[in-house]
Amino acid sequence: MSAARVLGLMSGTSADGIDAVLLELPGWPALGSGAAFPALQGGGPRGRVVAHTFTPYPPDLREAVLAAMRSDSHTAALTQLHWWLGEALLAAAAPLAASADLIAMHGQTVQHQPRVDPAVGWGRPATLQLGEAAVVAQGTGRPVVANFRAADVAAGGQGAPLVPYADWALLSEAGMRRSVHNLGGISNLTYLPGLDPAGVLAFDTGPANCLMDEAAQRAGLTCDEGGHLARQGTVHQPTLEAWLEHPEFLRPPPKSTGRETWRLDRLPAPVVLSVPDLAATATAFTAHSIAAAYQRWVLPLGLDEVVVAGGGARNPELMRQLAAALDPVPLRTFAELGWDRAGFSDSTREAAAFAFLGYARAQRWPNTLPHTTGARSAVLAGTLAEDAHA
Ligand SMILES: Nc1ncnc2c1ncn2[C@@H]1O[C@H](COP(=O)(O)OP(=O)(O)OP(=O)(O)O)[C@@H](O)[C@H]1O
Ligand SMILES: CC(=O)N[C@H]1[C@@H]2OC[C@@H](O2)[C@@H](O)[C@@H]1O[C@H](C)C(=O)O
Repeated sequence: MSAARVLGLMSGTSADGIDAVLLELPGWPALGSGAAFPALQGGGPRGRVVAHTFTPYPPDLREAVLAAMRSDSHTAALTQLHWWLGEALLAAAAPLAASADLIAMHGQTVQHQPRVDPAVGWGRPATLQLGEAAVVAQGTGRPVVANFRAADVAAGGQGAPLVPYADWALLSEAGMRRSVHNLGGISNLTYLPGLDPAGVLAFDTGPANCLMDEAAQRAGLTCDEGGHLARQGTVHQPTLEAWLEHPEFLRPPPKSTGRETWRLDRLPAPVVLSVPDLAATATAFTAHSIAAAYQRWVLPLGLDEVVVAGGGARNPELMRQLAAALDPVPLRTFAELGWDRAGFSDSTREAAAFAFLGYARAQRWPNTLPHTTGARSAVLAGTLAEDAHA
């Protein structure tokens, strides 16, 4: 029996487009075999990314997603967006779907409201990922797993982060205390203290690129490419200190957060800053808040290294500040660990993780770590959409 091949589709909070990866799982039980989750041994990656594409959202689709994130959409527009994203996901999946046994799609998060907060109108924990799975199932003829976060929220969890289950299954290593850190729109980490899933700690630390992106947008740019804007500016210390007082940082894990929380208009603004100074302050804030999360929650457990993924790993200024703030714990890239030889890179890791979550769901293995999401128990995350012939 050849190894399972799963197509993972990920569109993150930066809302820039869709990563599609084909994950091959040699050594894992065949799909539908009814086998139990096998005992893990050695180190990862326990899978191979054999193809990767990135399909940017066209500008009008991206603007519609950002409007939904800002709560600027009415229901007619949201309905259109749900099906429009389904078509975009199908277009991203189509070239690789014929080689896949199964498709796993995250969809596009437009709102993430992980806890009760009457001040912002959150009466209950809730989260919403858009993109109609039936469009992808009908268009490709492949079974599709989607809507991954709902079962965990219904079980009392935050529905996030979910990638840590896949990080543990694919990347954990016996005898190595490692953190896999994602710098996307939001910053999140998975602490893997060896092979024991009970020891995994995972949470969102706060903003990664989202505030830097907002600063860059004020200069007409999509992001602070290479950290150039931040290097031209000066950190405004009173603003930095005010931002670091945010109550979110003191909340203990399990915790998740979203772009709704990390917006410049929701942070104190003691003075009006120039764009370069704003970029410099946002970059320093990101690095300091991440380092503080490590100091509070991770370093006491013992940490050998941090491996960085996500678009922020391509911002040398952020990486320089982060390395300095985490010193003496070394900051490494996927390439430095040789993980790129299995196709794991900062741009494939999350789509590969959702491919594995979909594979585990299809195997009917509970595929969440409830101590990382706050749920009462592990759940079967993801619902299955199939076409009549699948
Ligand atoms: N060369 C670069 N220089 C600076 N920043 C970059 C560069 N390349 C990417 N980025 C940043 O990375 C962001 C995209 O990162 P990524 O694709 O990992 O986010 P995401 O997956 O959408 O978010 P999340 O993981 O929070 O869901 C961009 O918005 C940009 O800010
Ligand atoms: C609700 C949602 O989409 N959350 C994302 C987001 O992006 C990073 C962080 O916030 C994390 O909680 C999560 O993503 C990853 C993929 C996760 O669930 O593990």
